[in-house]
Amino acid sequence: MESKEWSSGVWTHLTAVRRQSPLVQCITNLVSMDLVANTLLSAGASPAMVHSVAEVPDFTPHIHALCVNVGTLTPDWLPSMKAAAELAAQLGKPWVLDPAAVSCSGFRLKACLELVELKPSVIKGNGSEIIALSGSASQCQTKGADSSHESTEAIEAAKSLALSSGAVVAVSGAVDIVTDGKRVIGVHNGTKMMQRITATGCSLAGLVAAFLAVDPLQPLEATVSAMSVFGIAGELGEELANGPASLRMHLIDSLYGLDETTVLSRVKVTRLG
Ligand SMILES: Nc1ncnc2c1ncn2[C@@H]1O[C@H](COP(=O)(O)OP(=O)(O)OP(=O)(O)O)[C@@H](O)[C@H]1O
Ligand SMILES: Cc1ncsc1CCO
Ligand SMILES: [Mg+2]
Repeated sequence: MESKEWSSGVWTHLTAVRRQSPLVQCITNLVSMDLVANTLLSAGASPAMVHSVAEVPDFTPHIHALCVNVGTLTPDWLPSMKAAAELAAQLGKPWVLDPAAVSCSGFRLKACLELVELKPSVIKGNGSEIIALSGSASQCQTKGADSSHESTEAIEAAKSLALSSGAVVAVSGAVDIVTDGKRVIGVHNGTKMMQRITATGCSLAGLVAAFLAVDPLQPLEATVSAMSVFGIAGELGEELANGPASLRMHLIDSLYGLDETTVLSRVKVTRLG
């Protein structure tokens, strides 16, 4: 299946998000809250940054998907993440784990491994994060939020993490990789300057949650669609931008304005394995 076959699925997913406006609970890092929420709103979804453990029992049963991102993790946030993830999984609601900067401490790695046990539908990280989380730690040099690996270097780690966790694993980068452990799909949309805006990866994880909400039984296809849509918005945004700050604005505008012709002509998806 090549780009042409994927592109109608991408458009179908985006229109479903716009029509259904899924409620996405985001327990995300402090850096990313604004961009994650604005990305979801411009795609047509409804974000809610509800992160207190006291609110999980009342709120999480009403959501359509959850996104958990450990980018600014502290010990007092972990119980909310676990409680929301556990309840979402129990209620059959899709949830996404973004193991942001997972290798910066033993505390964070242990927390992420415990979250993986709670059955995320999708794990989305950059190359270094997926390599670290999969246990291929000897290959991993990064300590921060940015990747020191190409996404393609993480393909084997992503496949092994997908097989051991049961999640679809997505690796963002120049080529976004999506795998269920058997199929490996490459999404070739996006632009290098997106790396120069903090929290684009976190926003992508939030967008994946929204797309899962409208197609929970096809997590690989929904993830590919979200990654392609976000990449296309970045490409269109860059045509109007002078640098990262204006790209941030134009990316949001472009995501909001995406039309069928543009999506169908711009989706670049290939099977890599
Ligand atoms: N070299 C590149 N070429 C094209 N697109 C890219 C490139 N690098 C990253 N992207 C795109 O930028 C977005 C963010 O990916 P990235 O891997 O930088 O996330 P991240 O490291 O998790 O970011 P953050 O932690 O700041 O949220 C994705 O949509 C990805 O496709
Ligand atoms: C810069 C940064 N530090 C922790 S999380 C985050 C946002 C990108 O992941
Ligand atoms: Mg990230």
